[in-house]
Amino acid sequence: MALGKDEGQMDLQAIVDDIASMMAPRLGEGRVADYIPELANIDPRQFGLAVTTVDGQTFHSGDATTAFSVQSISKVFMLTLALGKAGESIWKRVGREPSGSAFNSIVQLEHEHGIPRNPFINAGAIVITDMVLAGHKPREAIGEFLRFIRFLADDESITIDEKVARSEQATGFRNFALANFMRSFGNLEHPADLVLGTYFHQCALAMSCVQLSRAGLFLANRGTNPLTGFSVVSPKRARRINALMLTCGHYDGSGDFAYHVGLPGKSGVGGGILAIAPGKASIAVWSPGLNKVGNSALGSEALEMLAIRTGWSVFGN
Ligand SMILES: NC(=O)CC[C@H](N)C(=O)O
Repeated sequence: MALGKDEGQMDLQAIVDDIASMMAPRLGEGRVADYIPELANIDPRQFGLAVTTVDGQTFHSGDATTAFSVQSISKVFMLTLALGKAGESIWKRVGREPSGSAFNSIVQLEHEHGIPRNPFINAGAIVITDMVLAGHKPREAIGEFLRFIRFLADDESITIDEKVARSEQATGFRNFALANFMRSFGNLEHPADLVLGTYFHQCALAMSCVQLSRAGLFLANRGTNPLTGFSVVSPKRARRINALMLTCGHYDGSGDFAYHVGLPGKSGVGGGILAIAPGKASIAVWSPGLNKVGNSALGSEALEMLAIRTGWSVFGN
C-alpha cells in the first residue's frame, strides 16, 4: 500500500467531522431500497462515518452509532467463514471475476452452467452460504455467523434484525429463482428455502458504522485484529479478500468505485459501505439513499472525499 499523507500529522477526527458536515445539507439524496419492504421504512436523512485505524483508534461522526441493515456487506464475512471451512476448494463452485451486471442478475448463470461469477453478487453469496450450511441446521449456521461477527468486532451486543429477515423471506422471489436455478445445475447442496433462510438472516445483520469498521479491521491489518490480537486469516488470505472487494464489491459499479475511491470496498442495499485501506484503517459509511447501481449515493461520495483527504489508495498517492 502506498503511504498516505503523514499519519502523524493527520487530524482524522477533523476530516471525518468535515465530511459529515458537508453531507448534512444533502441528506435524503438517492433512493432507499424498497424491494425489501422493511427497508423502505428507513428514514433516508441519515449519514454516519467511522474510521478505525490499525492502532485501534476509532474516529466517527454523524449517525455512526446507529445500527443499520448491513445486507450485502455480510457477504465479506460469510466468504471469510467459508474460506476457513473449505479453503481454496470453494473456487470450484464460484468464480472470481467481476460480473458487469446487477447484484441480483440471473442472465450469466445460464451461460456459465450455474457457477456464479463471484462471491459478492447474490448468486455467488447464496452458494457461499450453502457451503457454510454444510453439516448444520440453518439456525446453527446463523448462530455461528453471528458469533463470528461479534468476535471480529469484539462486541457482544450485535444482533440480527428478525423483522428484516422475515420481510425478505416473504418477498425475495428473485433470490429463490437464483437458488433454484443453481440447484438445477447441481451447484446448491441444500434446498433453496434452507439456504435462503440462512442468507436472509446474514443480510439482516444490524451494525453501526463504528461496529462495522471494527469488524473489518483484520482486513486492514494483514489478517489479524489489532483490537484483540487474534489472527482471523493469514496475510495472504486478507490480501485476496481485499482483491475480491476491489474488483467485485460494488457489482457493476466496481470499476467506478475503484476509479473514484481506490480502495477495496463492499456495499449493501441498506446503504452501508465497508472500505479497507490496507495497513491504515477500516472505514464504514452509511447513508440509506442509493445510486443507480444500488450503492449508497452519499456514502460513495464521502469515501471519495476521505480518500482524497487522507491520501489512502491502493494505487499510489
Ligand atoms: N445488494 C444487496 O445488499 C443485496 C442483499 C439483499 N439481501 C438481496 O439479496 O437482495
